[in-house]
Formats: sequence, C-alpha cells, structure tokens
Amino acid sequence: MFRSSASRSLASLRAAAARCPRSAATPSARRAASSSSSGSASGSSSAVWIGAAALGAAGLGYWVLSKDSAPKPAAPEPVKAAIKGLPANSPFKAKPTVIFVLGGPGAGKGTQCARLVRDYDFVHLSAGDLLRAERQRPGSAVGELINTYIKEGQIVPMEITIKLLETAMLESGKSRFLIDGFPRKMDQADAFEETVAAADFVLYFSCPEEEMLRRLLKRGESSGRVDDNLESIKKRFATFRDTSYPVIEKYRADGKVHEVSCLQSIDGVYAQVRKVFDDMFANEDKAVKA
Ligand SMILES: Nc1ncnc2c1ncn2[C@@H]1O[C@H](COP(=O)(O)OP(=O)(O)O)[C@@H](O)[C@H]1O
Ligand SMILES: O=c1ccn([C@@H]2O[C@H](COP(=O)(O)OP(=O)(O)O)[C@@H](O)[C@H]2O)c(=O)[nH]1
Repeated sequence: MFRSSASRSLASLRAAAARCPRSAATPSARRAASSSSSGSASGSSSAVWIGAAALGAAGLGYWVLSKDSAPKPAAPEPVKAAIKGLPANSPFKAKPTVIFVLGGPGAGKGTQCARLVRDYDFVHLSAGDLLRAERQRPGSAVGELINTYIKEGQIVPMEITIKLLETAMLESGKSRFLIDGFPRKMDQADAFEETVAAADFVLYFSCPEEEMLRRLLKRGESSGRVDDNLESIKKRFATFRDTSYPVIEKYRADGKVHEVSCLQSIDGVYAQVRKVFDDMFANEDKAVKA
C-alpha cells in the first residue's frame, strides 16, 4: 500500500526516536538506543554532548515532521513497482542514477566530484555539506545535534541525512546524482535504497591514513571546519575503519565497487575516474565539455 507523506513522517519520527544516542534524555529513548544508527558516543562524552544530544533528539522529531510537510511528487505504486531499483514508496517517478562516492576523510571525494560535475551531467550532493548547511540554518531544531556529532567524528542519525539528501535530490529536478560521503553505515545504505533509490555503483577512493591525515591538516589551515583538527581526525578515522569501511566491503561483494587509488596528483586520480565514467556512460548523453 502506498504510504502517505504523513505516515512517512510518523514512521520517520518513530525510527528517529529509536535511534537516539544512549545519552538521550527520555527513558523510552534510552531503552530504544540499542539499535542506534548513529554509532555509539565515545567514552569521553561530556555533559555538553549529553545535553546537545538530548536537545537534538527532542528537536529531531519536530524537524523530520516539518521537513516532510511539503507534498511530494509520487508515481502510483503499480507503475513504480515495475521499475527495478525504485522502491514503491520512493518519491521519484523514475529510477534516478545514483552513485555513492565513498572513501576515508580527506581521500579527495569532494575534489573529484567537482571535476565530474564540470565534465558530466551529474548533480553533486555532499552529505557532509548538507549537514553543515542545516547546522547553520537559523532556527534549525537539529543544528546543535549535528554539530556535536560532526565534532566527535560520529555519524549523524540517518533520518536527518536521508531527509536532507532526498529533499536536495527532488529540488534539483535532475536525475543523475553523485552522493558524496554517504552511506557511512550499512543501515543507512539499506534505508536509502529501500526508501529513495538503489545505488548504481560505488566509486571508492582508497587512501592510506598518513596521506589523509596530511591532506586534512593542510585543509584545516583554511577550511574553518570544526573537525579538521588532530583530535577529531583520529575519531573520524576510527569511525571510517570500524563502521564505514564495511559498507564498501558489502558493495564490493555485490560487484558494485569501482576503486581508484588517491595516491596520485588530482589530475592523475581524475584520469582513473574518467575511465570508469566513460565506460559506464558511453551510451548516455555524457555531456562532456571538452
Ligand atoms: N590527489 C590529491 N593530491 C593532493 N591533494 C589532494 C588530492 N585530492 C584532494 N586533495 C586535497 O586534499 C584535501 C581533501 O580533499 P577533499 O576533496 O576535500 O576530500 P574529502 O571530500 O574526501 O574529504 C583538499 O584540501 C584537497 O585539495
Ligand atoms: O552521511 C553522512 C555524512 C557526513 N556525516 C558527518 O559529517 C562529517 C564530515 O563528513 P564529510 O563527508 O563532509 O567529510 P569527510 O570526513 O569525508 O572529509 C562526518 O565525520 C560525520 O560526522 C554524517 O554523519 N553522515
């Protein structure tokens, strides 16, 4: 049965409550925390962390509801059921092309996506950028929550990230997407593929930690990011190793990963990336600009 926007909201809200971090304020949220999608809070979590998480958890439901209030274009279920890779409750009418761009922090995902947008007809959506924009949005009910997760190198509850991605995809009016830095956990991948659209493939930038560290510290000199500092970087590396890398392994087992080494110049890496895209999209419009 096709689910209405309101029931999607309620389902999202319930799921969000069930995924509050262990430090969530309400007993019911604490009870539900065993299935957290956000990664466990670090042992050194402070009162600030607890407060921010509680505040954010309270605001999350309101945020999900208010974000979900706009009517969504939707094809009738019988039509969509026949489209491979498009879930029945997806807000899309046709299967969009979705490429997950993954790799450790500082591997060069954003840099390479910018080139792909220049040369191919893709919309680049960085999950991290969308989260940072929501954090900055005046009046955001989840801004503090997002800030705390990012600083701690933890993964923001997936309801927030998926909602931001879905909204940006729909608002773009386009149908080919580079989803950069998402999914970072297997349940995020499953939820996205079950409610938005299946991924066509994963572009994975492999990179040793020493190189990523060098790049991130350099980027930190001017990025102004709260997480481009040694303490946060170590936590981000741990989250990538323990939680995000298994997502890549899973897609690899499914034969969906195109791996590119980051250990070349930006141009050198891009030459490898182009090979993948030219092979994949040779028969589509490509829109290569010289
Ligand atoms: N191949 C490369 N060689 C050297 N530096 C790079 C390369 N690719 C990206 N960088 C730099 O490394 C930093 C991290 O790249 P970025 O694209 O922001 O990574 P990510 O999006 O994976 O976090 C940036 O300052 C970028 O200019
Ligand atoms: O799907 C996502 C993407 C990002 N983040 C958070 O945003 C931070 C920065 O992510 P981004 O992709 O911008 O940067 P990267 O760490 O890859 O350089 C991460 O460490 C997470 O805290 C998240 O929670 N979920």
